[in-house]
Amino acid sequence: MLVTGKEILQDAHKKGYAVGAFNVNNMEIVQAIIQAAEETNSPVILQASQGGLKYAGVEYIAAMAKVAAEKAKVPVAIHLDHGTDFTQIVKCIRNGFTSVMIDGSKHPFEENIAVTKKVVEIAHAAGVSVEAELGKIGGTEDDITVDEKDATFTDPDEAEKFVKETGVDYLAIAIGTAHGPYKGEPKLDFDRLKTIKERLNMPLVLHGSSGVPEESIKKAVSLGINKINIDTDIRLAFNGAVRDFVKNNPDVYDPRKILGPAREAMKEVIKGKMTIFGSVDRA
Ligand SMILES: O=C(COP(=O)(O)O)N(O)CCCCO
Ligand code: NA
Ligand SMILES: [Zn+2]
Repeated sequence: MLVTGKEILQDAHKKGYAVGAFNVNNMEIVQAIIQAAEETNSPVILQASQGGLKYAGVEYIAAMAKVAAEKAKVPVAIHLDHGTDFTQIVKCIRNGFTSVMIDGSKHPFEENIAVTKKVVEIAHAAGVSVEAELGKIGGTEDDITVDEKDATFTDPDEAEKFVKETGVDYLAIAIGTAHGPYKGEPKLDFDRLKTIKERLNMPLVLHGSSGVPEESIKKAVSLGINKINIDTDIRLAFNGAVRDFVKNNPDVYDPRKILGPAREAMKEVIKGKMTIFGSVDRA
């Protein structure tokens, strides 16, 4: 059933588990996520980045996600990932998204507060939950790039002020993850996470979670991460399955035969994530 992000993440925060937020760009990815959620009885967040909305069209993404959520036997929220453009955010709200991220992390602190407050006002008036970001998550993915040297960890004092002044429902924090694949092994600042959780006592979001070792993810969940963003690992599963199929079946040209195995492969990866996050049987 279609719910707000807050309904899903408040439960996760209270009970100490995390829910996967998986990026969608086409029908097969939406179906893989919902099948994984239903087979493991997990709540789940379908999310689209501005790049994904540009590729498919917000109406298509919203239509697929809404029908998926309404039919699903588990709670599903529909979330705009890394919203930076106010018009885009309002368009998603009008199209039935139940959660939006305003990513003001590239602005100075006070400006991030101002833009975030504006989105919270509009979204909450429409019954939509809001995620914001404080600190800069590194890495490159689609139109989001933050150089290593510019990546800044979230400051707990600033986080406390930010949340009090903006009223956001959940906060994306930077503690050492990065978008896209990692070159080495990411070292997460768990002490910082622990402090922020104690100070804020609200749902927290981890971006750039593909490629983070399982033990680190589990530790981050135990310390208070409740929404975990995954995109690259889904892309890798899709990519591997399609290339395998095409290589082994050079004469097959039916898109259903080429994309079907990719849907299956993505579903299995997503089920594995849900087990690590602790969202299994939480629906
Ligand atoms: O935090 C993430 C996912 O990071 P990762 O791909 O490392 O799992 N995202 O927000 C997805 C970014 C999509 C770019 O438009
Ligand atoms: Na990553
Ligand atoms: Zn992200």
